[in-house]
Amino acid sequence: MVFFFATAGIMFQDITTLLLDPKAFKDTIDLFVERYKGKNISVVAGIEARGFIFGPPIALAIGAKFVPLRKPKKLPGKVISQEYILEYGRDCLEMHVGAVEPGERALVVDDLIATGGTLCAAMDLLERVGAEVVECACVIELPELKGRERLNGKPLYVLVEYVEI
Ligand SMILES: O=P(O)(O)OC[C@H]1O[C@H](OP(=O)(O)OP(=O)(O)O)[C@H](O)[C@@H]1O
Ligand SMILES: Nc1ncnc2[nH]cnc12
Repeated sequence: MVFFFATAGIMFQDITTLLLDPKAFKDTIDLFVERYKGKNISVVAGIEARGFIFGPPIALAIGAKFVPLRKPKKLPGKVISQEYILEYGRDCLEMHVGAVEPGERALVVDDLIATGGTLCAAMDLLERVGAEVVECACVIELPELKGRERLNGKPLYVLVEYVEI
């Protein structure tokens, strides 16, 4: 399911091979939908770029809106921003002001958690506007990078834990 290639000394875990197999892709989405349907989640926040692959089908299936958390200067409207550090540098996520209302229950979706910096930034954006983050969901976790420990106790659900052997 996972294909690897190196970029600047990092073994990159790539999910595009999963997308080539419609049954595996559908099974992946269905596992998330089973877990989150009926949980009163009104927002699925997907992280650019690969959270945009998994987030929208989950949102549609559970009857939630989809809110894209984008890299800087991509969203056309007024945004709030959150910078973060990841395995190979710094980055920033932005969210449209008004896309999420105070009190909404949100699920954060991405393809992978490594150091956890990206998910922390996503949760910060949602919590800054008064949303409750119910859980973070990823296809892959790299447990050796201990990202889960950075999530301040927020639940994280993953389908695959990848450990290098
Ligand atoms: O847990 P972390 O250490 O924060 O890393 C995880 C993030 O890294 C990857 O995206 P990347 O930042 O490479 O950006 P891209 O989706 O634009 O390729 C991945 O898709 C996650 O979003
Ligand atoms: N090793 C890795 N593979 C894929 N995405 C990542 N983001 C941070 N580290 C990564």
